[in-house]
Amino acid sequence: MASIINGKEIGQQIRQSIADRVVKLKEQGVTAGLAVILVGDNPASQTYVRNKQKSCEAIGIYSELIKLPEETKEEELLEHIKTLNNRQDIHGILVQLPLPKHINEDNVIATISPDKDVDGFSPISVGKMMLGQDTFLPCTPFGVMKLLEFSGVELAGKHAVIVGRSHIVGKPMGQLLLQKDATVTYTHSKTKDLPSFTKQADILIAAVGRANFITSEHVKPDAVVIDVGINRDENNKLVGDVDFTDVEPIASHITPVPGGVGPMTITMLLYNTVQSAENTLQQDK
Ligand SMILES: Nc1nc(=O)c2c([nH]1)NC[C@@H]1CN(c3ccc(C(=O)N[C@@H](CCC(=O)O)C(=O)O)cc3)C=[N+]21
Repeated sequence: MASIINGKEIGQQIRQSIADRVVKLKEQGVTAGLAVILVGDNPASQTYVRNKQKSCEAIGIYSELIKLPEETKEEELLEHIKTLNNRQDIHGILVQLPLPKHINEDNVIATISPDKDVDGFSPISVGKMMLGQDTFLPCTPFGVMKLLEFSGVELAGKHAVIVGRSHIVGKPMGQLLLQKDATVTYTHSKTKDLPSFTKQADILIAAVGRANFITSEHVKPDAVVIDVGINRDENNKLVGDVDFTDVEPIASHITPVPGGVGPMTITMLLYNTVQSAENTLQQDK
């Protein structure tokens, strides 16, 4: 029987301390502000964006939604970002991904000022993260690190195996674990005999994007299993990359979906936004 890592509860605790920082900022005349740009009307994106706005409101962060039509030209999107880069009342800028196919995501992300890149996706942010410098960390891997910390999971000398190598989850996840002295193995869709690797994991990070892909056959007894997946099953139910019912009995710790990593992603977005607002006060000194 695994201990269930409750991301909703841990996220709530962290949000409480973020809310305290929002109050302190207000006392100094600063209202932390986040701008979210949504291009097109992908229903999943609309749900995420609504959740982000509600979460901002709940802790006193100003949030502004910029909704642009699907056919928006890349240049026009870049102009919106440049305007936001220059606005004093906006401390964080998030461009909801994925973008329509005619827009180059790399150009868009590179246009966001690194000072406001609360997603931690820009080349500057990624480079600083790789070098262990102070920067905004990408919200999902950052949230996973907080879950591990709050759950008392030790990382030094442990073998962390990551399944998936996306720019926004897998790759940075490995870096952050490495910085905490874990031994890190990356696996991906071209990996041969995946279970031979995942079976060695003390900490297994599933970020593949395939429903119930990781089963007990992939998992060493007493491993810590972190499920970053968000998929819909055949009944349109939200499920992770891990077959929870199968894996839970043999794991030492496991995150559920929903209620695991997802709420932490939004929590760390709020965290980064407040950090960005605090940074502006430092610069004024
Ligand atoms: N620029 C950008 N930054 C992102 O951070 C970003 C993005 N684009 N595009 C889409 C993905 C997805 N994402 C999620 C955040 C929270 C939940 C979340 O809170 N999930 C809840 C369940 C929500 C539900 O029930 O639908 C949970 O797991 O408990 C899920 C998914 C952020 N993303």
